[in-house]
Amino acid sequence: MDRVQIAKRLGRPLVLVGLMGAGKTSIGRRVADRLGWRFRDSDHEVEEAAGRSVSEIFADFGEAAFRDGERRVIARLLEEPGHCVIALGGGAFIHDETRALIKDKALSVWLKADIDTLMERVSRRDTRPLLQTDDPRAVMETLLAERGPVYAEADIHVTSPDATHEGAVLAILEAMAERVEAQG
Ligand SMILES: Nc1ncnc2c1ncn2[C@@H]1O[C@H](COP(=O)(O)OP(=O)(O)OP(=O)(O)O)[C@@H](O)[C@H]1O
Ligand SMILES: O=C(O)C1=C[C@@H](O)[C@@H](O)[C@H](O)C1
Ligand SMILES: [Mg+2]
Repeated sequence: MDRVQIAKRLGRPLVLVGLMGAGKTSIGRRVADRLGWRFRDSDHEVEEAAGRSVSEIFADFGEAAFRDGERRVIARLLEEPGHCVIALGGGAFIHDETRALIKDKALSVWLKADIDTLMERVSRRDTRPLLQTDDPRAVMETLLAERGPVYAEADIHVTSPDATHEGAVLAILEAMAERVEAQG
């Protein structure tokens, strides 16, 4: 049986965590395609529920309101029946309740990349309200220092290389297959 067929027997949702630009959305979608699983993105689901973009939610209601919506949306996504890959917003795994829920119900993957790579990726779009400052790099460095130890609680750590999404996709599928084999 090939590695994808084995990975599909995981029996839990796969949840991607990590900083802005790590590739949670783009790699998560590709992993879901490969598995034939549903893909959900928590930022997108919060936007759908609010009828506003993430930037508008931050501007109109503040970050705390966004975090509250994010927590509720992720709890709902984890309850959806059927196989699923869920890409989280960059801050979602930092919430204690959300992280506890993910540890209980899902397999979590920390997508890692170095700061230069992240900055190059996030500079392509201005849709991330936390980075609308004079020094977005300093913000990212602070977030990495603060959040790194928490992201490290994820079950699997995968480096998301600069050149291609494919390396990260294959690394995730392989780690899933190894989990299934370890479960016996
Ligand atoms: N491994 C990779 N190789 C090349 N490009 C990548 C890789 N990972 C992500 N990218 C690109 O970087 C940009 C940001 O990626 P993406 O939106 O998936 O990140 P994210 O982790 O979902 O960020 P956010 O937390 O802000 O939602 C996209 O243009 C994506 O195509
Ligand atoms: O890292 C963060 O805190 C964020 C990341 C994005 O995915 C969005 O969820 C929002 O811009 C906040
Ligand atoms: Mg995303």
